[in-house]
Amino acid sequence: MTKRVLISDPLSEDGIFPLREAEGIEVVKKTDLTKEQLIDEIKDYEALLVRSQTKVTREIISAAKNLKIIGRAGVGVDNIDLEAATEHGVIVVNAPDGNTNSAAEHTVAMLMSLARKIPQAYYALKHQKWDRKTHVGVELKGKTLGVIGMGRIGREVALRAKGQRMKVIAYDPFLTADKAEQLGVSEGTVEDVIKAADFVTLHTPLLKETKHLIDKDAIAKMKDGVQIINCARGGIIDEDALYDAIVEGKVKGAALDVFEEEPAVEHKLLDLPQVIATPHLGASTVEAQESVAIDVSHDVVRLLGGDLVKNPVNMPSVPKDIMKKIEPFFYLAEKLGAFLAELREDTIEEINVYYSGELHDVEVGPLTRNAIKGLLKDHFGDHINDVNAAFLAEQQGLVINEHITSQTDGFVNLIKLEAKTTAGTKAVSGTLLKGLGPRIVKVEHYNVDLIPEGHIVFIRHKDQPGAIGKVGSLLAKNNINIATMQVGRSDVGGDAIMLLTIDETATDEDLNVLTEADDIYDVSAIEL
Ligand SMILES: NC(=O)c1ccc[n+]([C@@H]2O[C@H](COP(=O)([O-])OP(=O)(O)OC[C@H]3O[C@@H](n4cnc5c(N)ncnc54)[C@H](O)[C@@H]3O)[C@@H](O)[C@H]2O)c1
Ligand SMILES: O=C(O)CC[C@@H](O)C(=O)O
Repeated sequence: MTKRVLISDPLSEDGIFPLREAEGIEVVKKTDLTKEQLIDEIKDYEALLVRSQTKVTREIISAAKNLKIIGRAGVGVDNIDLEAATEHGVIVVNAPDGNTNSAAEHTVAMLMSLARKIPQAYYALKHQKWDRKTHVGVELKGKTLGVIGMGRIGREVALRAKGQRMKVIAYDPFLTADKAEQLGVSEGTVEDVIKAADFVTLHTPLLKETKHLIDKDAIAKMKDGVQIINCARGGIIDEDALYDAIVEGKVKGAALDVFEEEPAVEHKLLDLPQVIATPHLGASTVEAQESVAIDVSHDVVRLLGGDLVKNPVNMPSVPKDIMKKIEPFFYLAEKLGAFLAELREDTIEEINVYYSGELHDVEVGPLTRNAIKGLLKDHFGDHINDVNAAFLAEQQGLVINEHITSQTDGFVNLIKLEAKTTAGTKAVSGTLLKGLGPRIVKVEHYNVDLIPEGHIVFIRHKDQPGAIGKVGSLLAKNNINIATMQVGRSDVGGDAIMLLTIDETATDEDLNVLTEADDIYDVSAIEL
């Protein structure tokens, strides 16, 4: 069936060729939809591609019944409600590298324009004013640039500033002294940076911690005559505080590419001659737009084709080599979850997942998510997927613990899934046999060897002669054919289990016939 992709912001046509070329994908571009129109439109699409204009709100995500993926052609995902996307099982991907160079070059262009007042001089001259006095600038050489946020763009800006023979001091929670030395910059706290800088440039995401990072107090600590550049996100600077500081003369100038509210056409900061500005153009180059559109398009094609995405934002990404190692276990983990869901007798409070053997040194998060998906599938149906499994489990109050153990029970790899309920603990273990596929090898304390698929009947009974024959003949009464049978017991003559696979789904009525026998305690049907 054709899958539909809606592009709701202007994206490079050259960059979306992976979508245009993909089989079974239809691309629709509608870049002037109102919020209400988008809410109405989105229900027919599997994918939505945006830049920064479209605000992908909870309301839009809730209306998007078929949506699987939101692609952000750029870095910042602050225009997408990530929590709502995760809850609805919609994966969000971005294009983290494609516009780094353009954004860094734009920042440097802003820095140089600010230092030499080029936009103001240009504006005056365009208005027939040959004014050489007002537009005297300062050199960058020998000045200190303070960089807050030394990620992809911050680092590129720092390197370029060194090319202008500036000194660079930077802060980033992940910037170590060694790394700073390698990059040829000094490092310090936010306070050290803003106190030392002649120019401060911001390159963090907009987060709770960075909202109004540059406020009245921070500005008060800066040098008199400091100049500030923001090509990251509007909310990082408290715009009222910046306005006051410029009017008071504390801040000599500011270069802004981004604003708290965009579009920002009637903004008081734009009335100040000390402020130069661009309308969020950091990533607006032919190269960057093509590159980010290619990156997100590839991820959309991957996801809609059932493959793993490269740049997920709302779930951890796993390196390719590790993914190759763990992917074959996804099916087993999900089936163990589904089996355990049938085994439990009460509400699950805690899940413990034990990994051992070959799985002792890999990233097991994706396996746990698959196990939870299987476990909660009955409850949530198709709504549960890899993206929202952990979230939905948490919402149900489930505590999930992962353990890496050395207990392999003699298998090369082993996953044991254990559910703690008020009625006790139940567990099921499985392995992946080379060349043979997945097997359930233990149910509670009984050793078994079961291919985890198809229609299964789980029977608890007393171990005694004739039990197997009795089950066979009772089921035959309802025309139920047994394909395979597994038995397990604790002691001779004690409690035992039977795991039958049958050719077709059996109803409760069909199986009730088994409970006629005194020595059969419990029967349940498990669909895997
Ligand atoms: N103007 C534009 O058109 C444009 C274009 C691209 C990116 N951006 C924006 O630029 C910013 C940086 O993008 P990037 O690609 O370099 O992202 P990045 O993730 O590579 O780097 C962000 C850095 O900020 C650091 N950081 C997080 N919290 C911090 C804090 N409290 N203090 C200091 N540092 C902190 C992180 O550790 C990280 O190193 C983002 O806000 C992005 O949305 C804007
Ligand atoms: O889409 C754009 O042009 C802006 C992109 C930029 O803000 C980003 O965060 O990548």
